[in-house]
Amino acid sequence: MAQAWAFFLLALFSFSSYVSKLFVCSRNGEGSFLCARSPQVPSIASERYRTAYHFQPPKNWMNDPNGPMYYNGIYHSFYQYNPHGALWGDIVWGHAVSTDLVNWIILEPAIERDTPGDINGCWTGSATILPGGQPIVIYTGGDAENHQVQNIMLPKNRSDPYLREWTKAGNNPVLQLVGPGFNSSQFRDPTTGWIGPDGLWRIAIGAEVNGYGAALLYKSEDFLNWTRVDHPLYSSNASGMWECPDFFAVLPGNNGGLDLSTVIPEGAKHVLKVSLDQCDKYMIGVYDLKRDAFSPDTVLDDRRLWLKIDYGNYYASKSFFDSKNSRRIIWGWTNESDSSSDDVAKGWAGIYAIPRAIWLDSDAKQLLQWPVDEIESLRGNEINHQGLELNKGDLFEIKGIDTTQADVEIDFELTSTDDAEPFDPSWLLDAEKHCREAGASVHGGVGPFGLVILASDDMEEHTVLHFRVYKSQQKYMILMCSDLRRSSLRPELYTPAYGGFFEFDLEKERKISLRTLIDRSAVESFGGGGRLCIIARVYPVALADERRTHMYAFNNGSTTVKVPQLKAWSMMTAQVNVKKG
Ligand SMILES: OC[C@H]1O[C@@](CO)(OC[C@@]2(OC[C@@]3(O[C@H]4O[C@H](CO)[C@@H](O)[C@H](O)[C@H]4O)O[C@H](CO)[C@@H](O)[C@@H]3O)O[C@H](CO)[C@@H](O)[C@@H]2O)[C@@H](O)[C@@H]1O
Repeated sequence: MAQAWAFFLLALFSFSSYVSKLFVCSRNGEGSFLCARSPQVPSIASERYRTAYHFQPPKNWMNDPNGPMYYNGIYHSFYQYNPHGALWGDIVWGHAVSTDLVNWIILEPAIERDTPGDINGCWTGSATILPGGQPIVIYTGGDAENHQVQNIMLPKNRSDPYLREWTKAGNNPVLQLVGPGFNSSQFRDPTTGWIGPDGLWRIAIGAEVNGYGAALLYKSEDFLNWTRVDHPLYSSNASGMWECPDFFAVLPGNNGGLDLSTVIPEGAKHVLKVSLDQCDKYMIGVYDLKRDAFSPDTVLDDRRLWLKIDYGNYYASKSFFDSKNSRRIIWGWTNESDSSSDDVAKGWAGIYAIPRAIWLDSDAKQLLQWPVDEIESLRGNEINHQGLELNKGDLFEIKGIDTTQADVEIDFELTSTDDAEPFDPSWLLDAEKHCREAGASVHGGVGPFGLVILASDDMEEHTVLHFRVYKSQQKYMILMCSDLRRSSLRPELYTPAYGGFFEFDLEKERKISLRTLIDRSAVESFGGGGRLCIIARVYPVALADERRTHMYAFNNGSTTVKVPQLKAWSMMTAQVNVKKG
């Protein structure tokens, strides 16, 4: 049963972030801190930080996912890749293929920087499958004058199952940006194409127009010759440059995906996702076919209120329609949270989040996401607990699995919401601040409760995923945090307390679920059945030292929380990250 280790835990939790990570601290009997300089930490260049089932190339730098597609029985993942080192630069399109989205074969890069239109870099782009099954890719090139232009590439041999070789179109670059108000160094990342009722192809391209973010709209008959439409698909004066736009259709409450180029059913909504402010934000709205423009259902002038695909370290995501399983899958990039010199020492940087199925909730208010089912093929020795009860201050150790490579699913059931504190809408402007102020050591009415992971024997290092429940007029608002502030004793890491809020109908569903995929230096969590996702990077010294790490379920709120079901699995290593050369 749950053990009341609360005093021990809380003394460690209550270290505030001002205490340098170079110091190890403990509390004496009177409650004062005693700190001493921490012992030397081992080099970050440890194989133990390489992920076991989150995709990463064998070595070097990787950023945005590019042109994901399912073609002739094979999933293709292209990625922004530096073949020469672990920092951004010399970007080409890395290429990997898979039949299950879990195990990957790394191929030679699909495109290299060898034409005037991409000599400075083969940057982000998207794949479209034309009628008749012709795959075609449009991507941004950095040209010799440092303008951003758009280029086309096609597979050399469609009967090669892996589409290993690609050829560039003779009329590249197919698009350049000139004109008043435009900035040719802020014009990139074309979307997948879609056909309108007039039979013409459309794409959107990220841009900054007169200093504001825009998704410019282009039309073409043949996907090779493009004309700019005189208005953007959408633009907003709430932000600057939009990178990596993604545009797709979704049906409320239906987790089957839609192909944007087929007839979109009545009642469908459209989603415009853009990358800015180090995160991926989206709007749900309507794509008006007559005006050929997107209108968000709600226009929010303050971009801090825009919904995020993920509230952690996640950027440049791109989705595609998976015709094999009729679902939409989204891929996103997760950067390292260490320093550039750490990346050089490691010889690698960048991973992808687990590909996620993505769909719209039934009231069309927000997207839901869930790791693709295929990832469950890596689950090994299952442990299962039922009927746990966590009172205030309780910690329950989850044993019997590999705590550094695991998949954990917990349902938290509230025994009462009487003590839920009132919600203040201004918190929505900065949920991370709220996570810092209302950390796991701060008692609440309902919560914090959640999971402590990657905890060293003495708790000097630990990462906390937790919820808090607030009452807001007719509904409840749940705060979900992924608090990395004590995740490592290593210096010079970025260790924020990530967080976000989501609405929850606690009268209908009394359980709040938490699923967490732990993969050495990656921690990817899904709260409330995929309403809120947070991926983060952590580098505990204990992991590099090959010491044991612990995992606990806990509650630090006055309301007792039941855990009707807790399941966890060790995760096997996918065939993806074999280091070569
Ligand atoms: O790879 C190009 C594609 O990547 C995107 C979005 O990720 O644009 C990135 C961009 O800048 C690259 C650059 O710095 C910044 O981006 C890095 C990766 O996204 C971050 O890790 C870094 O912190 C940012 O500063 O990387 C260099 C070193 O950090 C720096 O010189 C670059 O500015 O690439 C574009 C070309 O340089 C630039 O306009 C973007 O900001 C996507 O939009 C591109 O297609």
